[in-house]
Amino acid sequence: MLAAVRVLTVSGATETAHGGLLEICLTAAYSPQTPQQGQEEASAKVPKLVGGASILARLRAERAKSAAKAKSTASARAYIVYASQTGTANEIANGMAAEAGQHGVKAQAMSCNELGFEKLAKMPAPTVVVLIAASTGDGDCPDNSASFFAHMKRRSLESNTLAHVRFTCLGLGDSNYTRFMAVSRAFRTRFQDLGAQRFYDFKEADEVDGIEPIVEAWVAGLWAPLKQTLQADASSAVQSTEAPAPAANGQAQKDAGIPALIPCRVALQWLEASQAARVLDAEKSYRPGGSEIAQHTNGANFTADQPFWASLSCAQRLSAQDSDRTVLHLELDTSGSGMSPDPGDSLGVVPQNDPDLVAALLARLGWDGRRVFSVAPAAGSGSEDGGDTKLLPHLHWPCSIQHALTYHCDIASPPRKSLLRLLAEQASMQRLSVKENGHASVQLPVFVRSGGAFKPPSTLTGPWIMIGPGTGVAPFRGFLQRRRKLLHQSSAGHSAGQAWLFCGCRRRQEDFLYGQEFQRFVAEGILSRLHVAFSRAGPSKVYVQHLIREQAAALAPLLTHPEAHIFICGDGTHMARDVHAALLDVLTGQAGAKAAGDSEVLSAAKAAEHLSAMAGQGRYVRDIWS
Ligand SMILES: Cc1cc2nc3c(=O)[nH]c(=O)nc-3n(C[C@H](O)[C@H](O)[C@H](O)COP(=O)(O)O)c2cc1C
Repeated sequence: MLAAVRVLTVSGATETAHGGLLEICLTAAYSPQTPQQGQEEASAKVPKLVGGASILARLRAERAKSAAKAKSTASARAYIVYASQTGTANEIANGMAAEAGQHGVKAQAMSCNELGFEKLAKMPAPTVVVLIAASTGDGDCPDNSASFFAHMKRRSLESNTLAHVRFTCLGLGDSNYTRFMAVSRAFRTRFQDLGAQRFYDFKEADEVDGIEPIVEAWVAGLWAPLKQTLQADASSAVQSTEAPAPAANGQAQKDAGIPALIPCRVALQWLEASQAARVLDAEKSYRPGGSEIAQHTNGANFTADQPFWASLSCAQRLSAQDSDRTVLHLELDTSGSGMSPDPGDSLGVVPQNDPDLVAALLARLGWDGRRVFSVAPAAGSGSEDGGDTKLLPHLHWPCSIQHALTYHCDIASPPRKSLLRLLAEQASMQRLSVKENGHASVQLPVFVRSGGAFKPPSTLTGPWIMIGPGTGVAPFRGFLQRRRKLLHQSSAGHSAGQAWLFCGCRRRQEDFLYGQEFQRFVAEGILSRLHVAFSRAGPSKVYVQHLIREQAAALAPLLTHPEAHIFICGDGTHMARDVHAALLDVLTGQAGAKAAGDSEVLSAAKAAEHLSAMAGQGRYVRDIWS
């Protein structure tokens, strides 16, 4: 199964002052990749099974054996349910579902939306759920679980709605984000509030520490309590007389490192000609024309599933022609959409795959892209009683293969382990050939994502400290446009707090994004200070955190101002952490010259407390990505 197409978000929506034109700054973040040549599979005629092929054959035989055995044993199953935006939680869940059989457990992986909250609420006791939940945006729930999440949070639910549920939860997150683990924690709390009981320890895996060892240890410890919990349902228990799990025998040890195969849970059903023709017809109008767009008058209606098709009215390269970096400034015409994003909101762009890439994939697989399919539970998958579960909802089936591959599948990312495993199983005689290409479109399907607390303060009294190296600077154009407006409206410019911008690029001539515009803000008095770290202009690297430390004396009193706001936008892998450390150094007097005058120097503990209190009050906000 191919994953859902990733949704890109780009920062930098401006005040949209100019009649439905939305400006965004876009880095070349979505570039289909060509697999390493060595990854392409060798072709036909394999006379004797050797190496990997023999291992696969053995695994297949074992799978057939355990499938036969499973028929005669238990039927209770665990739901391994994921909330995943970029595929990590999904991949972990798939891997677990694939491995479950080896531990004598029947399990099915699906997204929260596929499971459905209402369906879960009606399941018999005990229903066993293993939840793997990532956070996205600013502590937001991933798209594939948003409707489940919204249902779960309804206040009208009785406190015993999930009393029949036994569950555990693995949270995925990144402690660089202000709302660390917001989604998994919300799931945990709400499940328990609704009566669900924990059967195994909760765990949180932080990207900053590296999630793999934590996830692996948690999964390894899960099987015994999971099996025990499933057995608690005497009527459909897994037999305790079952043979030892293959994982425990010598053969399995030899195969260690080969991921288990994800059980097939869906079957495609081909539509007959007249029904297929209707679907193909409908797909022609997938991009709505003017009349359909006019029906939407409220920008909030547009989502990743139903985006607004905005036309591109301007595309301009911001980085120098000879730079190996491509940074584009795009302006989109959103007239008629009713969208009115605020500075700090981001724009979701639903990418579509390059038609040539889709055609190449279809040709390689020998598929007719015009064949139309719907999706049903696979026989023996245990989902036949799926009820109102909508399998693979991201495909919007019934649809043609061509449509699914163009709009709803990610066919350009490097394949994940589970997909390679599936390909090894199913397509060992096929050669996948893809070609590297950027995709070009006239129109872009877009929708607005709220920036949450990442938005300009509504007042001017406190200082605004904005830190945005690289393309992280983009939203601060919007912030400063808003500030200009506030200053004009308030006519109290003289009492406004200061506004500082720290940004960074390689060299002035190469990638000083919106440099002239920011200098104009300074000239107009809208921006009090502009500090630019040119990382490659001198003999040693200079980054924003260095400039923050350099400016410690003047910055410290601003940071401790009771109405100060600090905004950070950009790289979450290193920058956000390094900037945080620099801010602590400023507050503790460890950086640069001692703070002037009456500015208080804080102890390390007080400085950390100060920043965390600011974060809690929405005055230290980060919009970062890794
Ligand atoms: C755009 C973006 C926003 C994120 N927001 C948060 C967040 O608010 N809180 C958090 O703890 N982690 C956040 N993360 C980290 C992810 O939860 C983490 O990388 C997780 O492993 C992703 O899992 P997934 O691939 O299943 O979506 C964010 C990651 C990205 C890329």
